Amino acid sequence: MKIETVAIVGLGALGILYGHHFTKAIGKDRVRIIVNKERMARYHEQGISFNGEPCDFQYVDETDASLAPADLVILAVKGTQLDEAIETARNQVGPDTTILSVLNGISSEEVIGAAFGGEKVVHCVAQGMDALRTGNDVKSVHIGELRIGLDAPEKQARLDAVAAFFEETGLPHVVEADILHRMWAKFMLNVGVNQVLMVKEGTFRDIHKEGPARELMIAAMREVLPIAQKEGINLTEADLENDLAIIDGLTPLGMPSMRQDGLAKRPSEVELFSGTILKKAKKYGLPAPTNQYLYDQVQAIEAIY
Ligand SMILES: NC(=O)C1=CN([C@@H]2O[C@H](COP(=O)(O)OP(=O)(O)OC[C@H]3O[C@@H](n4cnc5c(N)ncnc54)[C@H](OP(=O)(O)O)[C@@H]3O)[C@@H](O)[C@H]2O)C=CC1
Ligand SMILES: CC(C)(CO)C(=O)C(=O)O
Repeated sequence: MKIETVAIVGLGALGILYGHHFTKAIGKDRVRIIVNKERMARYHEQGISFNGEPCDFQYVDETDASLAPADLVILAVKGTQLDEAIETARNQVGPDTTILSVLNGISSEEVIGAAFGGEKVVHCVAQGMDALRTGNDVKSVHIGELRIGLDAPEKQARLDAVAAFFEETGLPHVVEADILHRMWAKFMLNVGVNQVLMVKEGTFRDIHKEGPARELMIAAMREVLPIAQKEGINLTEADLENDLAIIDGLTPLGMPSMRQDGLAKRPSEVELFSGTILKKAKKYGLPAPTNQYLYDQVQAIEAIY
């Protein structure tokens, strides 16, 4: 199950970061960027760069069925683009292909599993990076790390193969003993940071200092805890404190992906965050007024794009 070829769908902040990293590590023949014809033409014409360095990518047309499936597919699109990205990936996925999703939130693995088979999906969380995308250039000082792990023991060989590929390519990663707990902890962080900074139109500095924005963020995060417990995930105040320590380490003038969407007037991932919280809160009869407020605020912002 050795991973020789990787295919990436989604050439944004994270896709460029990983595509560039892998291409430099193992050469472009083993790294495919899967695109439609319009994107291929646009990327060739405009060029893509990482920290100002031009990227030399191998683009593969999504309709090209002549290549053998990739050993590893990485989905790196926004939540709003996942259904389309699954179709883009289709020719790259065979029975032995392993799939990773670097999407935020707790739902993309299930959606991908429904499309391709849950046995192919190794759970993954992207964290610690400070990728800032402006057009086709991504600036990043910290590459962060991919946290990977198993939701079912029978996928061990796939997990081992992904970890070995990351070793080969020098990509920082951690194999988690409890990946679902890790995903919920990151989800809680995004529910607070991403939504509040989109609504408050700020940078990480604005949630570092004590005040209404930080309080709003913590209130939104705290609403995740009882929902996680209902879902069988033992997320506690200690996890919230741990998230706050991570948040306090984020580069003050950086901003989350959702705020970058707001600035670029792109549809945000609000459904992955408060959208998910509100559905689950309703299911369990739990209150979530702060997430309702943030959801409404984001809807109002997006209504006037
Ligand atoms: N940015 C960050 O620092 C972090 C982001 N994340 C999460 O990672 C995920 C990706 O985020 P990010 O990289 O910021 O997203 P971006 O919006 O920067 O990039 C998404 C890219 O996917 C491309 N795309 C969309 N649909 C397709 C398709 N069908 N085929 C090929 N390409 C496609 C888009 O292309 P085009 O522009 O041409 O439409 C766009 O360039 C999100 O869920 C985000 O929350 C997680 C941790 C950190
Ligand atoms: C952790 C954080 C807030 C920054 O990397 C993120 O996940 C995002 O921007 O979506």
